[in-house]
Amino acid sequence: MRKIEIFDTTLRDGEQSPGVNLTIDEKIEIALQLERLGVTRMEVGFAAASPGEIRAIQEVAKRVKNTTVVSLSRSLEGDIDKSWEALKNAENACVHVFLATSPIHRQHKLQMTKEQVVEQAVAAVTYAKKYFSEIQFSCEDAARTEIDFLSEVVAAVVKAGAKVINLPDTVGYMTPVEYGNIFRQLRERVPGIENVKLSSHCHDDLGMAVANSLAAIEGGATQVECTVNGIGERAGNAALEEVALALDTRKGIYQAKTDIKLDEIARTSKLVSRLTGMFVPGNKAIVGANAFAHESGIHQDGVLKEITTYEIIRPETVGFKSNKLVMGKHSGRHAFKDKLEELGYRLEREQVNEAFVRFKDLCDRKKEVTDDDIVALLDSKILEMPEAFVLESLQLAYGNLSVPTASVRIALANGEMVEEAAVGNGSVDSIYKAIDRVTEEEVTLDDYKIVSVTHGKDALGEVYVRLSQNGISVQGRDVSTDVLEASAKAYIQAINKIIARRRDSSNAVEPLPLTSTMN
Ligand SMILES: CC(=O)SCCNC(=O)CCNC(=O)[C@H](O)C(C)(C)COP(=O)(O)OP(=O)(O)OC[C@H]1O[C@@H](n2cnc3c(N)ncnc32)[C@H](O)[C@@H]1OP(=O)(O)O
Ligand SMILES: CC(C)C(=O)C(=O)O
Repeated sequence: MRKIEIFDTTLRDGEQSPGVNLTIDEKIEIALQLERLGVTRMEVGFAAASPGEIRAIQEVAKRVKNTTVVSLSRSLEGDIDKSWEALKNAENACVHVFLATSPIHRQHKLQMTKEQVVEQAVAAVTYAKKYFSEIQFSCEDAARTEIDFLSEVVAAVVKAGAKVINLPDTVGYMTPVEYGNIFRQLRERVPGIENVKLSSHCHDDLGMAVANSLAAIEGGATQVECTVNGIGERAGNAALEEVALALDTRKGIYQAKTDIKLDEIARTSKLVSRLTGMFVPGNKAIVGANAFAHESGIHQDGVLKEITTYEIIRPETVGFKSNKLVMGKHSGRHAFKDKLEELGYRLEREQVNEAFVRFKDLCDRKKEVTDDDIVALLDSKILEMPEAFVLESLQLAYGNLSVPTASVRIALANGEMVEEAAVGNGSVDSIYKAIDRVTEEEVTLDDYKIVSVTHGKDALGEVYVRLSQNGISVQGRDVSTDVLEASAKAYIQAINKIIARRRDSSNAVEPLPLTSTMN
């Protein structure tokens, strides 16, 4: 079996999904889960993008021990210096240098000749050797590059010292046969290519990112770049979970395996979805809510008789757990702790006690508390920031013929209570106006999303908001059986984050340590 290395770029290309902007703590949380998942490399960001990005990479690099941490850099000395600043204390570091090679990019974007592209690529790899022993080079838009020129660039950067060559289908234009052939041709044409790793990076503009990644493996790639849930620029990247499961389920075809711990997939997917606000569609392969649901009579009859009639993967394989203990109002602390461990949380005693109080509070509002409810409760608690404002109470007067009016009572950090009321165009609008009066923060609401996390009349609703203020953009989220309460708390959480970010950037304060780790 060939070994295929998974290069995860959820925290870099995934974060390029419009509207996604992860805090340092959120990047750390995802990075630790990616390490548990078993990815070989994780690209945590683009160091030259901002000082905050450098700090995020540094903080991840401090904590991640068994996975190579990667920073992306243009073929510029300044970018490579910043990647080094971000990665110099990493246990295992890699710089990912890129330069576009296709005629469209050379002519219109870079305005460079072929000779200049080769020269700059070689200069960048040579410069990166000053700091890094592991250098990956990407020919951006490799898929639309003339094969002769692509071979020339690859030969030059391999000679200069690049250890991994990535050949992105930057705009998702390839068909599987075409993309696989690029790898075959380079293996035939470039001297010394057998000494480096070949890597794929596919975008999903035509819905072929996973098929193309698998074709690259057949063509000789031994590394696949991908993201959890397939998030990323435009239509996204190849979905990690789909690549991993295709290789596992069809081993006979691909004769290849990865180090991915398949039973960590469901949890990784949920975590990424929650922290990025990028919801997973119900019909999404492997991790969608319907991926293992059998709806119609003939199918149900089939699976009752023999599960393999309609199921090629068992949900447990990817970490969807069957409920063994029914959790509810009558559950005690032992059962709750046991459930937390089953769900993979390792919390201190005090944190278990605190979570238990929240769990009981939820039990008073919900007949049966599911695993998803518990994960949602914990994730929203774990990621809380220092709180400048805490919602104490919320009241709403609403009727279809009257103007909605909200009153809020909010605790300030010094313990003082402030009450305000406001009218608005709708319930949420009135709540947000009342909160604004208390916080006196001028923020713009860029996005508001609401989803049902669990099922039934008493399901939990999860609310995401994205707020911005003077170039700072943050997300807030909260989960409750009451969506208006969740809306208010998500909004206040985002305001608290803005305040923390503002303080963070003016004082360059160290990011808060996480209060817990998950298995
Ligand atoms: C295919 C991909 O996903 S590539 C990764 C995309 N990710 C990002 O862009 C990360 C976020 N980006 C940023 O924060 C900013 O773009 C920065 C800080 C990197 C650069 O900002 P600015 O200096 O203002 O430049 P801007 O983004 O407007 O333009 C890009 C410049 O880099 C040049 N460039 C693009 N790619 C490369 C490269 N690989 N190597 C060298 N130069 C490059 C462009 O030609 C352009 O140069 P010009 O200013 O001489 O015309
Ligand atoms: C920088 C490279 C790897 C990239 O993201 C792309 O080409 O899509």
